Amino acid sequence: MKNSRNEKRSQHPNVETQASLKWEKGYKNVEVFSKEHLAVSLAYDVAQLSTKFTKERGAFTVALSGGSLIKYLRKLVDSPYAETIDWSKWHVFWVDERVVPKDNLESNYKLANDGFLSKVPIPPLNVYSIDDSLPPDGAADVYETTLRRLVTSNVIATSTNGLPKFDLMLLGMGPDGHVASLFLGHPLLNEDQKWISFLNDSPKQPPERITFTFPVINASSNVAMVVTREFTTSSKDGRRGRALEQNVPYSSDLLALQPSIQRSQEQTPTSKDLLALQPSIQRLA
Ligand SMILES: O=C1O[C@H](COP(=O)(O)O)[C@@H](O)[C@H](O)[C@H]1O
Repeated sequence: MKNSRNEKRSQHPNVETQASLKWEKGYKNVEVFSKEHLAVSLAYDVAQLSTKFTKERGAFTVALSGGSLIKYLRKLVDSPYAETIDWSKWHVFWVDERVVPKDNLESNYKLANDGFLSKVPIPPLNVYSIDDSLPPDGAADVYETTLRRLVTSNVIATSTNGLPKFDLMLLGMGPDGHVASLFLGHPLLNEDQKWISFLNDSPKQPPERITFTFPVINASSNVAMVVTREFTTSSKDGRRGRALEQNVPYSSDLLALQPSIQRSQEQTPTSKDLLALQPSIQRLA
């Protein structure tokens, strides 16, 4: 699947083969792109998965991050994808959300809505934003209840161990290595019971958030980590600074990590794999 996908990609006029260099060197899960090619390639992969799951399941469940990811979805709202994707089958979730009103500039919903969702015809009922009238613990509980309902009705698939199995998760990575709202050194990294948890002490503002837990992230069919930044040691935040010291910083143009977009069921990554991604970026730099 990996090879045929690359062949198809290389036929795309805008996609260079720069990425395959790293694959040949053995970094199977990491592809490196220029900024333009990242958006092109991401749109291609997402559209492929949308077609596959829509055909197989009659639905395509996508969990979005906030942050810089959203601008790299920009090619999806253009031709040909705007017309060819069956948007009516999309169901959109958030891997993490800041507990702020939906019209607040810090809201991941607002970011995605302004930059992506408002430009494609996804049915509003298929967009599962948090209840922003609730405090973090209540918002997390209600979101988990929603997921359980959608698993029962088979809108979201189920993994063999009963976890929700999203068709695609699009993850970013913050400068301190956090994914979703799972921060290095935070006790939530060990949460293995809840599907959705909350925190009131996010090292990154705003402090109140809800987040998918690692078991749910790791249960998904496909995970694309879209990492587009430099990581630095300069931080006034003690915890973040310590985490960064342990993960020696690197500098790189732009990286797209796709740890499992081509993986098979047998190669399901674990939480450790996800956390191990940051050092693997360093090796590439
Ligand atoms: O706070 C958050 O940050 C991360 C990373 O964002 P980025 O701007 O550094 O790419 C994001 O993935 C997460 O969803 C968001 O809540």
